[in-house]
Amino acid sequence: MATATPETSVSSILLAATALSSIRGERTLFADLSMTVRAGEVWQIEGPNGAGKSSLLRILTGLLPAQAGTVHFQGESITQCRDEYHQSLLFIGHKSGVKPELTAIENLEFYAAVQGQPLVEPPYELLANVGLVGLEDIPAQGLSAGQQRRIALARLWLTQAPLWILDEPFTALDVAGIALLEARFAEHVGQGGAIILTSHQPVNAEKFPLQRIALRYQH
Ligand SMILES: Nc1ncnc2c1ncn2[C@@H]1O[C@H](COP(=O)(O)OP(=O)(O)OP(=O)(O)O)[C@@H](O)[C@H]1O
Repeated sequence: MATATPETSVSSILLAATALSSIRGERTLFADLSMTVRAGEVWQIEGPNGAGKSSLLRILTGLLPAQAGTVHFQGESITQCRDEYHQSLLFIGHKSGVKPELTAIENLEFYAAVQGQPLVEPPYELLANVGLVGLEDIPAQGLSAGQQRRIALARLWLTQAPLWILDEPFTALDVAGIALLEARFAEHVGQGGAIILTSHQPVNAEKFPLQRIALRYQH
């Protein structure tokens, strides 16, 4: 139903989804959906509430099976290279994944431990990247929704993964937070990474190439 492939890019293909279909309950969310994501690109999945954006992201991560179609990472089926794929992927879902009882610093240490990588940058500097100076040692449950989102997004400064899949990363962020994130996106794709995201807000495409796929709500 939605197919979009850039015609002229010669960059390497990171992710290729082919003829994906998803049915949840009685409803077909999408059918015959294909997309080819190359290094240096940002893809925005658009559509109204319930159209299937999060479902599509979860299929692309391998967390949700599709009814039909395939997803390949660097030429290999993600079902065949699951571990390698997940090491090359940063997925931040709709819920921020922030542990409420841990401080911002402890949350970062937790992320680093889960990724199996020590914190290379001092955690206070990482949190300064996301504007959390002075809030580093407060349990996350004492912070605002936007501040908690910033803790989750600090992972974008921690990770070495080339492919980022981000569900509504701009949610709860203020204008400065959005600008910060867009600058980080530009840096990542400028270094050969790629990003697939959902957003109900328009994404500022001045700093990076932006591809769009629109899902329609199907009854
Ligand atoms: N865990 C689930 N089990 C069964 N059906 C689900 C589940 N999650 C979502 N769905 C169904 O899939 C549809 C699409 O949900 P999805 O979260 O992918 O939409 P979305 O486009 O991301 O919506 P939003 O903009 O509100 O985040 C929903 O309307 C719902 O019917």
